[in-house]
Amino acid sequence: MAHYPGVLAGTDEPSAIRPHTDYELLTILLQDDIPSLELLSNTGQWIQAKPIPGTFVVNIGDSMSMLTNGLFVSTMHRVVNSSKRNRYSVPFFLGANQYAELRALDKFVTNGNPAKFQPVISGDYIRRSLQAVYSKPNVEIVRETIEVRE
Ligand SMILES: O=C(O)CCC(=O)C(=O)O
Ligand SMILES: [Fe+2]
Repeated sequence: MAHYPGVLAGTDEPSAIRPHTDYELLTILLQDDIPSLELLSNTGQWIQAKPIPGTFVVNIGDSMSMLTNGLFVSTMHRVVNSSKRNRYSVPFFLGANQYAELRALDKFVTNGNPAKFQPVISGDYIRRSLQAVYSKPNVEIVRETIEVRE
């Protein structure tokens, strides 16, 4: 479960997660009633994923893009909780077996659409991506949130 405080401790800034795509195959996300999650459309607009009671948000992740050779595009998204209330969400990240190789399935690779991604071992991809996020210089992990801020 992720907690987005109404304001960050010691500031009056909203809690947030900067724009990113998820690394796994699919994310199934339960939101509470506070609108905060935004998705980037293919025309470059941020669109709010309005909480709808009794529903989940399903995001396509990078691993799914790799398997489908880019036919399914992983969703760029961000979170900004400007409500001043505590927000909670429950993301479930469905990933491939960590030892599985992620490579485009044959049916998605054609002469007109050659392979777009280098095959990679799923666990290596996830670990490398997480390391890239957490090891950047000048990155501060803000306490009480899951936001990583420059
Ligand atoms: O809390 C949310 O609405 C999204 C969380 C998210 O993007 C993530 O944990 O990767
Ligand atoms: Fe995410």
